[in-house]
Amino acid sequence: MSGNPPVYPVVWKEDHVALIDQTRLPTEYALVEIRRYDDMARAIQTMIVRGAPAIGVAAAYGMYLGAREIQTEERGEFLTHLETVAETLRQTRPTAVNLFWAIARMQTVARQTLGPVSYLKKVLLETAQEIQASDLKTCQAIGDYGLAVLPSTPQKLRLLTHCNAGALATAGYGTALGVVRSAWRGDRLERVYADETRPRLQGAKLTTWECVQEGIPVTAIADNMAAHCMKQGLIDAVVVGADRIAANGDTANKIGTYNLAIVAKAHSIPFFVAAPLSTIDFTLVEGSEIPIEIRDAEELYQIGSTRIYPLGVEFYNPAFDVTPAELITAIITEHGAVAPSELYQLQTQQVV
Ligand SMILES: CSC[C@@H](O)[C@@H](O)C(=O)COP(=O)(O)O
Repeated sequence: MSGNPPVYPVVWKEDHVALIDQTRLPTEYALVEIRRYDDMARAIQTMIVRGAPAIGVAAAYGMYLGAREIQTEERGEFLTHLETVAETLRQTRPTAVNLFWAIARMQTVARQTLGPVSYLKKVLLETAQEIQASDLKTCQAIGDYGLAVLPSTPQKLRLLTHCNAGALATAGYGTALGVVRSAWRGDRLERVYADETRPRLQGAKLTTWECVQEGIPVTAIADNMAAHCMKQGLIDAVVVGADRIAANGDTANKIGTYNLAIVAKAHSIPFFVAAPLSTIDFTLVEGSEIPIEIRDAEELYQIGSTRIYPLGVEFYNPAFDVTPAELITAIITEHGAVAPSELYQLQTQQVV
């Protein structure tokens, strides 16, 4: 294992939030200071911070920063202004439900806490910190449950992952990459294969960076190489994260996840989704109800500052797709791994 310190994408620093700028990795490791809620909203929208649980943590701090900016001692007026903050943060990214979950939790705490506005603000900061601390523990539990459910042979596994569901995408440790980490630390990992993940290349830029930080052997492949690698017998299991899971287990995750699930099924390779309960949206019956973010075409036609397409082409850039539950072997949560059809049993465990 390498001696690099753990990666925390969101850090509270006395009076501001420090974010690792994920748009600049791996070429540059830079921190961005966030002091105002509208800057936090921009950081989420522009993907300085990204990944469903990390977005939730960032939004929770965004709510506190917004609360801190409200200049009134009158409780009703404070709550009205806080709703404006919440709405601004809600408008940033539509698919990852952790964003809405964290904002709702902060609003509930604000509404239910008695006392002066100054005290409400203090409790909101503590709640954001609690959401963050609990996500870290959650990811470690997901990693451990994931390790227990991975195929028992071969002893050293080759795991394929998509996008970045690592420490950078959570409070730390990661969900899918948390399972990879636990397998590595438990001596059950030969290597991880990282899909590049077009168009934003989170696999290429972020997953490989995290693996190199920890000394985890990593092989990068372009997205269209997964079926070939499976056919060659190079992959023992697929582990991915999630942005929103419907009650029936249909799972929205980074665009390309659905392709991967289909090719895994075609090769009889187990396909695991690793996610905290905060990523499950029990209000949605099935995946067709999950809103899919459509992002700027520039992400597709430009690499860095270079346009790779001729002028005159039209683009379609959905950021997520939905993998049907029947293609998923198990969903690994902090309360254990369950078949998608058993997901409903975890409903009572969810903190709302
Ligand atoms: C633990 S993160 C799970 C998902 O959020 C992750 O797989 C993913 O799709 C991230 O998408 P992104 O668009 O980079 O925010």
